[in-house]
Amino acid sequence: MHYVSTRGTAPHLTFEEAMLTGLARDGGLYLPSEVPTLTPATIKAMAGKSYEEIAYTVMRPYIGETFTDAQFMDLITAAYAGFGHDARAPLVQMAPNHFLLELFHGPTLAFKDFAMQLIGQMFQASLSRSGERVTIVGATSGDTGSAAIEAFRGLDAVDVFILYPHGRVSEVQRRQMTTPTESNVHAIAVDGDFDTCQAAVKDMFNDFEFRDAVKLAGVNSINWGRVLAQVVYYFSSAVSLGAPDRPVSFTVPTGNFGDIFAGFIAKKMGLPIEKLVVATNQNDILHRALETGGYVTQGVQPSISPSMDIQVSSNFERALYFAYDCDGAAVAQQMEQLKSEGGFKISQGALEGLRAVYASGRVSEAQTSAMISRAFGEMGELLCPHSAIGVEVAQDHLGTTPMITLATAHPAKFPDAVTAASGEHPPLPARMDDLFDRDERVTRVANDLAAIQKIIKDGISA
Ligand SMILES: Cc1ncc(COP(=O)(O)O)c(C=O)c1O
Ligand SMILES: N[C@@H](CCOP(=O)(O)O)C(=O)O
Repeated sequence: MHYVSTRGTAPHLTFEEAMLTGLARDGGLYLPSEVPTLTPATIKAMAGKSYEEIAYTVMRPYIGETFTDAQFMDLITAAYAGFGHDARAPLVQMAPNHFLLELFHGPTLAFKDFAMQLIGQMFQASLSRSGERVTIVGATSGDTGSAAIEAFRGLDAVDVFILYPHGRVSEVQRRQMTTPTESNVHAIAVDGDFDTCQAAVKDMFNDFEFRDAVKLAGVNSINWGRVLAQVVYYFSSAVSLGAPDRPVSFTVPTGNFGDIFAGFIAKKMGLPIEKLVVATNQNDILHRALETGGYVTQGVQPSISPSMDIQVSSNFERALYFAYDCDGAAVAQQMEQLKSEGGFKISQGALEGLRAVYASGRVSEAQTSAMISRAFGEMGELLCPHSAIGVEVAQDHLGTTPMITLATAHPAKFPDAVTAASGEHPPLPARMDDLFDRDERVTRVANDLAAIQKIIKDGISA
């Protein structure tokens, strides 16, 4: 297996190269040249296995020669050892046919830990073998940044710079990024929104002189390794509800489309998924695109679910690649139009392909708060605002097929919104008790690419 760009013209890479590369040199995102399938018997045999064993079965076909079987299993074991729940991703029943997949038991309390902890292990193993150093630059609306800083802090071969929108992440998220003391991790507050930060990261990848000079790597979901690790919990949860004999559906709070795209890969691998439901907040470009066929940016509106305050949704490009039958030129043309005109029209054929897989819904701020309140009042389940959006949208798609809604973050990451809606203050785990007492270290910068690049060049360890 090799890895190809969604825009069709970048060099083909191995898994290790794709993992360390981030964005393809033609501006596209890497994908495996083919998606391996697992037989129903292999999927059935996952029942009763540990999360780590399922992770190995799901991901091994993608890794190639990068790690031996034993090395890869060791990396997986180390990645999930620090999770606060034996099941790693436990399922909680909310209603007869509706389940919540709790993805917030990792070290930074969001689903990002599932991939980032493993990527941290894989980067470390790969770089210590080659003796190389890389500079990771990431954009975050709050959770990717804290997960990346946690996974890479203190590692010798990596410097990490995380761009976040100043004033637009929760205080817990900000402190998770600004309080680690290790000198190889750096939080940068940019005057702008998440799209501004993500565009700056992509511009840095497309500036080949800078990219090669700093040995740029990415750990946003542009990195295939991120998506791959997220495929695992679709399998673990579906199997625990009877897959492959019983199909399931998923509702996924969505922003950059990485998490739900991992569900699409699980489906392509043979997991019987009936529907993948995209749940958005008021930044609803994905819902509008699926409803109308027009993918049109409108500017980011701040919300009480700040991690999903995204308009230019990176991984939608990967979904389009499959919807256009792996035609990189067609994807490149649409992405060019997005850049020059702020939007594009999805062809009728591609739109029908997307609608066969994905449904969608949008949730207002008032509905989000009401769902937090209702879930707490009726079920005793304290939801973060992102998870509440998932649960709200899922209500419109419940039927005879079991629905699994992804709970993507712990409510304690968003205490203001959760307390205002439910009257209940969600406490942080004891290990984070002193988060609000620690000193913060952050560099504030204008939305100016050259200024950001200078901060990065000056901050790289000697
Ligand atoms: C808590 C939370 N929920 C949902 C999302 C959306 O996930 P994705 O960007 O993979 O669509 C994010 C950020 O990405 C998040 O941090
Ligand atoms: N919501 C994310 C945004 C970045 O998404 P990614 O999955 O591409 O890293 C965040 O919390 O940072």
